[in-house]
Parts: sequence; structure tokens; C-alpha cells
Amino acid sequence: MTEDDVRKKIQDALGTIEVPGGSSLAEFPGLSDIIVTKGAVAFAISVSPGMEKAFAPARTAAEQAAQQAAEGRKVMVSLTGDKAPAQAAPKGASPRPGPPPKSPVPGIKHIIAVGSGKGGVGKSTCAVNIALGLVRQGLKVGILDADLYGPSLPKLLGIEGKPAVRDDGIFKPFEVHGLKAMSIGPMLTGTQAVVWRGPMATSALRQLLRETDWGQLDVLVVDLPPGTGDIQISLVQQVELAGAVIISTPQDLALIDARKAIDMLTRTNVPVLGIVENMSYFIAPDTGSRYDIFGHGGAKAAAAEMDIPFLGEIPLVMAIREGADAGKPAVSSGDSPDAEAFVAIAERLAATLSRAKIF
Ligand SMILES: Nc1ncnc2c1ncn2[C@@H]1O[C@H](COP(=O)(O)OP(=O)(O)OP(=O)(O)O)[C@@H](O)[C@H]1O
Repeated sequence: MTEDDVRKKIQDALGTIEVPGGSSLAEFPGLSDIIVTKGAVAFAISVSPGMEKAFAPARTAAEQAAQQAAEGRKVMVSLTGDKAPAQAAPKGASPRPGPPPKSPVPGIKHIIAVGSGKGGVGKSTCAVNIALGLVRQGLKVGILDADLYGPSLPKLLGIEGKPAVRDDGIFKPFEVHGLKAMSIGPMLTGTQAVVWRGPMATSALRQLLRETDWGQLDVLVVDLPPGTGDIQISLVQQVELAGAVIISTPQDLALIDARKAIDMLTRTNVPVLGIVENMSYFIAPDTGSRYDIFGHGGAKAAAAEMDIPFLGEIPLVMAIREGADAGKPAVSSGDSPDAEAFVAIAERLAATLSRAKIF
């Protein structure tokens, strides 16, 4: 079975598990994305504070169901109580520990997150090429791979080996194609990545963000994991974001998930800087003819409807995939039409930021 098949099978099985309140686990709003990689399956169930015990049988059933579908993959189902709403502390009680307040990362002027509702829509490919497009505009740019569950920056940028560490334990970022880049990827082996649980993911992200010697950057682009999970929430809690860019493919299903991601950003007061339609249309390599095989234009229409900027379309082109596989992203390799499409998006993004007086 493919990873998607496994995910679907688990999703179906979760539809048969009842949770307190009567709905099925598959419909329960606290269910996270189901992450399926070559070696692991992981998902989280977030419940209201105090409900952890009541949900324990559903979690056990979910774990068993996932195990049956996982074809030998390691299964991890976490059950967490959301934070209680802030309450006045009773007299004499010590204050509830909450997340530390947001603080800027020294040397970094602006942080932009790149996210997507669904996996595999080309988010990392777009993040890297948009970051390179910003470099072309004379900005000092860094990129952080916050996709702890499936770091892809090393491959996309052709990074090899572990990052150097200064005597004081601070990482030196990789410097490649004019970008400063940092990823957890080179520090992991095998399927280790997927064992990040909420608090561990938060501290790994904090470390990568704050214990890297970024120097002076105009912009740090953060490549998020797909969906709206722990890492997204943790990033929003840790730093003030200049905004986020959402990558989607034109299909309805991808757009439904993109809307969820946009909704989460809006609810957490992160400005949505725009949406990019990737794999928008297909250009036949032999004839150069264009085919709108995926129902091109869906993201543009969704952007208009949600009143957020549409930043542009990227075609599905073999050269983009080959460049990504070879560690030579399109924008690093000259002025092909594909590179131009990314550069135009970076220009629109910079213009949006400057209109918002962020640059
Ligand atoms: N416009 C494009 N044309 C051709 N191939 C593309 C394009 N965009 C991305 N790809 C290819 O699609 C695959 C997925 O891309 P990528 O890893 O960037 O997606 P992602 O959304 O970041 O995935 P994940 O959810 O795994 O993080 C890669 O093989 C990449 O080379």
C-alpha cells in the first residue's frame, strides 16, 4: 500500500471509533493530520483539559487500528489535553506556567512561514525557490526547515553532512546558493524524525531557530510541515511572524485543507500574505503545449473569495522536479520560465510586505 492508502485505511478505521460526545474519532475536531512515512505512523488527539481519561479507550482503539493498517511501521498516537483557558489565579497560588512570551530572534528582521494544508503539494520546493527569489532582490535570506516529520531541505538544497557547531554549542547554518539554511534532517537517522511529540517538537524548533548563528537576516523563511499541528502552533507562540504564505495545488481537496490552514493562521492573528497555486498546469516537455489537467485556477478563485492576495501559479514541470532532486532549485540555475515564475512570486511577496510597511 502507498502512504496515502495507509492514511486512508487508518482514517476509515477511526471513523468506526466512538469518542465521548457521540461522534466518531475521524470526525473529532481534535484529531490531527495522520502522518504516514516510510517507517512510521503518527497522529495526535487533542482534548479539552480534564478529558484525557475519558478519551483513553478511544486512543487505545486508535492505536490498535493504526497498528493493523501500518504494515510494520512504528505507530505513535499521542493524547494531549489542550491548555485550559486563562483563569484568575486563586490568592496565594503560584501562576500557571504557560508558554514563554514571544521574543524576536536576534539578527532576524522578519520571519515568514510557508505552509500548506496537505502534504506533497510542493511546499518545500516553493519555499526554497521563493527564498532564492528574495535573495535575487538583494535581501539577506535564511531558510529553516521546520518540517521535523519529513525534512526535505537537505535534498532540495544539496546539503550533506551535519551542521558545524561552535564551541558554545551554537549551530553554524549551511550556506548554499546565497542562502543560510538550517534543517534537522542531517542530524537524524532513519525514521527518527517522526518520534517528535508536542513538547519535543517545540523545543527542537526553538533550538533550531534560536541556537543557530543566523548573522543578520532581512528575512527568515520557515518551511512548515503540512497541516496545522504542533509545530505551527509552537512557531506562532514563539515568535511574531511577518506573515505566512500558503501553497496549494488547484484540486478541491487540497484547497479545502489550505482553507483550514488559512483559518488557523487567521485565528492566531498571523497575516496571510498570499496563496500560491503549485502544479497549476502541465507543460508537455516534448511539444511545450499546456494542459490544465488539475482544474487550474482553483487557488486564485479561493484567494479572491477569502480576500487574501494571490501570489501566482507555478506549472508542473519536469525540470522543477529534476532540479529539486539534484539539489539545484530552479531559481539557482538561471532564468528558465520556471525560475521566472518563482521570482515573480517573490517580487509580489516583497511588494505585499512593503505595502504592509513590513519592509
Ligand atoms: N511545480 C512542480 N513541478 C514538478 N514537480 C514538482 C513541482 N513542485 C513540487 N514538485 C515535486 O513534488 C514532490 C513534492 O514536493 P515537495 O517535497 O516540495 O512537497 P511538500 O509539499 O513540501 O511535501 P511534504 O508534505 O512531504 O513536506 C517533489 O518530488 C518535488 O520535486
